[in-house]
Amino acid sequence: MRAFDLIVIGAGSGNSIIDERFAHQRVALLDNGRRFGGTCLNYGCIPTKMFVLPADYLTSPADAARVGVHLDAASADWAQVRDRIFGRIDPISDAGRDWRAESPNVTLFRETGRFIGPKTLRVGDEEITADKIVIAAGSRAVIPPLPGLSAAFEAGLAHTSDTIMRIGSLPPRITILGTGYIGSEFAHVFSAFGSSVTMIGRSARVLGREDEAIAERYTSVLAEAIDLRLERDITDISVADGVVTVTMRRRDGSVDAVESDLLLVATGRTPNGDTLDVQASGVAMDAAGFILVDDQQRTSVPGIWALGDVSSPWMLKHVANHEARIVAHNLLDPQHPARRDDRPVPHAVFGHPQVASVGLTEREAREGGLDVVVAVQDYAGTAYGWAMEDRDSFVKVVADRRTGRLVGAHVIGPQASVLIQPLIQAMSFSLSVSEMARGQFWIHPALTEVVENALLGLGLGEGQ
Ligand SMILES: Cc1cc2nc3c(=O)[nH]c(=O)nc-3n(C[C@H](O)[C@H](O)[C@H](O)COP(=O)(O)OP(=O)(O)OC[C@H]3O[C@@H](n4cnc5c(N)ncnc54)[C@H](O)[C@@H]3O)c2cc1C
Ligand SMILES: NC(=O)c1ccc[n+]([C@@H]2O[C@H](COP(=O)([O-])OP(=O)(O)OC[C@H]3O[C@@H](n4cnc5c(N)ncnc54)[C@H](O)[C@@H]3O)[C@@H](O)[C@H]2O)c1
Repeated sequence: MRAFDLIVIGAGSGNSIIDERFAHQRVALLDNGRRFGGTCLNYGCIPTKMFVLPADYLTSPADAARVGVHLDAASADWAQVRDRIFGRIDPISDAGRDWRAESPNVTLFRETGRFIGPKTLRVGDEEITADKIVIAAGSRAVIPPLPGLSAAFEAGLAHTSDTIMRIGSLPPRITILGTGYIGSEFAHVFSAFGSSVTMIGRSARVLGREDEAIAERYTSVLAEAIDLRLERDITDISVADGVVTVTMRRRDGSVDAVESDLLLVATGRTPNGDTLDVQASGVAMDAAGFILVDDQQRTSVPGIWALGDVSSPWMLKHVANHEARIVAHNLLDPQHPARRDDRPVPHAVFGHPQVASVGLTEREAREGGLDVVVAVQDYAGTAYGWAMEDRDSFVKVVADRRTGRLVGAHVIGPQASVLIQPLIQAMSFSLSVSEMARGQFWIHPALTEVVENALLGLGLGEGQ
């Protein structure tokens, strides 16, 4: 049995904990990922957005045509773009691994750790122990038990987000299962690069957890770009001669099918606590498999903390990073613990168009019993929106009439992930709508005027 001061399981956000403040501690860092550095760097946020940017360029001729500019039909070579992306990311991952392996106080285990007792893990042939343990083991793609899906994986014709970005060539036809974040971002990437994309979903709208107005608009815009098959249950997946056929049933009982060259399974992610035999440590999990933590990121076992996707249903990198900072502080200074606060958690979906959101949807606010006031401002109603000849984009703000403060904000359209930031700031620092709208200059005629006008549209007191 090897003893350490600290064991960190997972080298995604967990890796960032071990900085110079831990130089005097003997640390074991466990990571079983094929590539070092976790999901965001290798399989998630970063490479996906590096594919989204070329996809945005590829769709720009259509935007330019609306304002009378005729760009040549855009094209991109999948293999070249892929190699550039991973030619940049893989060396960062390798350098991070090598640096860790050489850190004098850190022992790096590139293997799976499993609990065999309260503070003891088996890693390969070794048993290791420490008084302090951090579980930062992330999440994995869910593969639903659909008939024929495993055979499609075995034939190399089905992928998850872990492998789809490294495929050898662009599939002429791709079918995406799932209408959430991952499905939406890859629908944009593959259709922009030139694949014929079919997306299959059970519900009536794509991005169904967004505010209804946003999900509805996103669905109608996406339906112009791809073959969207909603309100379908998949009944069978079959493979023959390199072609994968998905058969599905509509709500009225009728059946349809689609053939393609590749399947992308984007049907959600599940936390990895179960694969760690977390039960042997006594750490409690909820019914969905998330490790339960308090606002100091402490699990039910003293001395064991958890952070990121393994314990947070948000499953977002900015949340995991925030939690990692809290855990690092609490490991070093438990007498003065840092706590997670209740700041609103934003997210953005980098599809086409972009979507960004923070706080409550209109429905959630009304169902929560708030006296709600809502404003919707089309980009097309502002000077920059005229310049863009925009048709589809808008900002929707939801405020509590009693407090005069925002409770939610939702944006669909170009730069949504950027435009939302002042609204996140207003909510995080409890700025009132009127202070926010009239307490600062908004640059004219910048696109941010769409945010200003949305706030003014709430009619909660304008000032000068
Ligand atoms: C395709 C995709 C796109 C995404 N895009 C965004 C985005 O744009 N913005 C955003 O905010 N979020 C995005 N996310 C989510 C984001 O990637 C995650 O929220 C974040 O990476 C979680 O970090 P983590 O540290 O909790 O887990 P991870 O980074 O997954 O790290 C966990 C590590 O633990 C290792 N591990 C697991 N079990 C064991 C074990 N038993 N022993 C040893 N090691 C183990 C794993 O191999 C992994 O390396 C995306 C996710 C995906 C899949
Ligand atoms: N831009 C971002 O921040 C970003 C991007 C990608 C991923 N992520 C993170 O990764 C997580 C996972 O993304 P995701 O898109 O896989 O999940 P998701 O939860 O957003 O969407 C899953 C989709 O799969 C469908 N689905 C689930 N089970 C199914 C089944 N058996 N058959 C058919 N459809 C089924 C759901 O109805 C839903 O449409 C996200 O929740 C998010 O936290 C974030």
